[in-house]
Amino acid sequence: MHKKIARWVQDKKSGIKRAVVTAYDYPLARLAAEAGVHGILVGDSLGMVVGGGGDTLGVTLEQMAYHTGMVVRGAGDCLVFADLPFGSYEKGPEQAWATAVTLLRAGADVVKLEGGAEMASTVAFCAERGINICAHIGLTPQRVRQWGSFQRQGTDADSARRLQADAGALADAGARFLVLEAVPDALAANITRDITIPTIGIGAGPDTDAQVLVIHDLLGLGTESPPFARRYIEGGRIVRDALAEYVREVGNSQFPPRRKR
Ligand SMILES: Nc1nc(=O)c2c([nH]1)NC[C@@H]1CN(c3ccc(C(=O)N[C@@H](CCC(=O)O)C(=O)O)cc3)CN21
Ligand SMILES: CC(C)C(=O)C(=O)O
Ligand SMILES: [Mg+2]
Repeated sequence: MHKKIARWVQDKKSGIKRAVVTAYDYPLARLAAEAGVHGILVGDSLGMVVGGGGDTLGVTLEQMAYHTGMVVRGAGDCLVFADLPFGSYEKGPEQAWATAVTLLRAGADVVKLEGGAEMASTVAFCAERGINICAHIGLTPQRVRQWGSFQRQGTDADSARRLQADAGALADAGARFLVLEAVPDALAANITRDITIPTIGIGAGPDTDAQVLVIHDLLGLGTESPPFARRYIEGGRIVRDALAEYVREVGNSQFPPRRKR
């Protein structure tokens, strides 16, 4: 096993929490690595927080590969996860494998795909052929057209049981990690206890092995953030104030300074 992944498993056993952020380019990946973040996810949330789209469905494999390359160059010792985008893997194991290869060639350590037990054969196919897979269940944004909006999952007993079974099937198939998105805290805690692979939660409470946040939410750069996100700085205000000051200084000739020669 990859030394970095073995460390994640060891930390799960010891109860040491790990922090993941999304990033989509070199400068923010570098800052995350310098700050001691453990993992960076090149998420298909790219299409929303960078691209301004209303969902993630428009993101292409070429875009994911391009941004994965940028992130990898800044990621230092972070484990780099990259999302398989909508439409690039769902047909079956061979399509998923070819897509995963593209992102591994771009430098990703792990590729992430959305879906439950129905993806287990795809996970097994890729895992048996040398690809580290992170599965992703709960609120899987690539299925938003079936739901009509981003809705929490696993909130009734039936769907909670289904998610618990999905988690087991994906772990048994050889997934190395499991993202749990927007599910009840208790469900995420139960799944985290039941499986040996590290869980990475977002909107899933404090009891997953790791947390992931979209970096634009964390930095206060997002326009719309989910209810569970925490803004650690008001980045939008800081950036807007700086830009407004620049406009002012150009307007009154304070910038640039006059040079002698
Ligand atoms: N900026 C950003 N941050 C994210 O974390 C993120 C995205 N974008 N885009 C893709 C998905 C969508 N995400 C979401 C969005 C909303 C909820 C949510 O909990 N919504 C409310 C209202 C939705 C409803 O009507 O059910 C909820 O209480 O369920 C959860 C995750 C997480 N992801
Ligand atoms: C929110 C995380 C889990 C994600 O899939 C993304 O950023 O695309
Ligand atoms: Mg995603």
